[in-house]
Amino acid sequence: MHSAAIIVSPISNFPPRTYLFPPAIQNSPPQFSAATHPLRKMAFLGGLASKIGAVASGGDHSGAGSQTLAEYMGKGGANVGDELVVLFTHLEYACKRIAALVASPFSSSLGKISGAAVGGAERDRPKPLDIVANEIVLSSLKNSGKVAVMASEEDDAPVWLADDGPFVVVLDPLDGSRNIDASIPTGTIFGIYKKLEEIDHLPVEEKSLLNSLQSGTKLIASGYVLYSSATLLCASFGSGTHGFTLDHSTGDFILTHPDIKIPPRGQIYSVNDARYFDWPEGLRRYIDTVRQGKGKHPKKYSARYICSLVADFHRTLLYGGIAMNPRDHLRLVYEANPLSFLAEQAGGKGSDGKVRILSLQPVKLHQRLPLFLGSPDDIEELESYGDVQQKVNPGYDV
Ligand SMILES: O=P(O)(O)OC[C@H]1O[C@](O)(COP(=O)(O)O)[C@@H](O)[C@@H]1O
Repeated sequence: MHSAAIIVSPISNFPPRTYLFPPAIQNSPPQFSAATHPLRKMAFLGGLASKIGAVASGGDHSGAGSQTLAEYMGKGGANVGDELVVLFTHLEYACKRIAALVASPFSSSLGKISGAAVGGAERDRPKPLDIVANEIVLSSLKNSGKVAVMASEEDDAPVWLADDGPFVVVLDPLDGSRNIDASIPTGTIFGIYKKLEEIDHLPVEEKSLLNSLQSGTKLIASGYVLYSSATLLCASFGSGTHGFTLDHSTGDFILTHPDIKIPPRGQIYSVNDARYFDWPEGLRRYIDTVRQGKGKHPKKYSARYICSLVADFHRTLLYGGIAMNPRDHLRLVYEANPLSFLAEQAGGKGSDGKVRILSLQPVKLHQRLPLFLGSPDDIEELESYGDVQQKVNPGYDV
């Protein structure tokens, strides 16, 4: 959390113009023939990549590999309404800028906390990269004219943007940025609500807060953008969860993973298990059991943990199993609700270890909680162990 007004010095190193495409390709020299022109090659590869993605995702692929996100949202597709299309166009643009930023030579230095040694709560302090990402999204959402309030993990309080904006956006602009030095994937997470018209008469501070504290059951859309070997935007508008891969040759997000269905059961658990000795007995027993293949699924589970929520969640959505953080660390409003909405829309579950995440009424903007996301059978089995929430949360150095 920080005040959005603090812009620290390394940002001045950030180039004023963010290139979406490599400069060499933007100004491609004339000696290339039509057949060997880099743009043509990239377009071909982009199309190929979309098709490969579509094949890899399994399931019904009608439209996969050719439909853009804008087309999907439009009248010939999900028909989500013009106002939401405008909002999304601006959000997409912001995420493309963040994608370019995290892939740039500046990301490593912007990813470092300046000043004192890192440790404990210090570890969670925002880095310049988080702050720039936050500013990028804020400016895009403001320009959209469609957002009344934006509540960001990086800000102490929600920001009121436009009286006539029909939507409320909650988000974590850049999750996992502590990994950026090692070029490990990062992500943006967002949730969208309708503005509560009935409280329009309240003072700005009050209505900003109440609009942002809506229950997850009121989400009209949510999504994440994964910045990895591919930049992938996964979204749900309340009718399934769909993945769109950024085609760098055109700048479009292309539908590559239509109607993602999480496997009912996986064989992977994802958790920071260096915390094993801080876990309650139930969670230890659960992990010990599935590791040995002695749970309801008679196979030994494997572990995968990137320590980057969007990446760990994305893998879980595709392969099944559980992605978890059993301590009070992740935020209900910005992370748990939007990702639980996506999990449920894909046939999965989001739980705090006891109850459905979406059933929780947020009481504080930056409320933290244990989070378990994944395959329905795995989540149910985990919950049956009862005691899975890590209550000891000493603050960790790394
Ligand atoms: O230290 P832990 O408990 O493994 O937490 C790691 C998690 O924290 C995060 O880095 C998010 O932390 P922040 O919200 O403080 O950035 C996730 O990406 C990751 O899943």
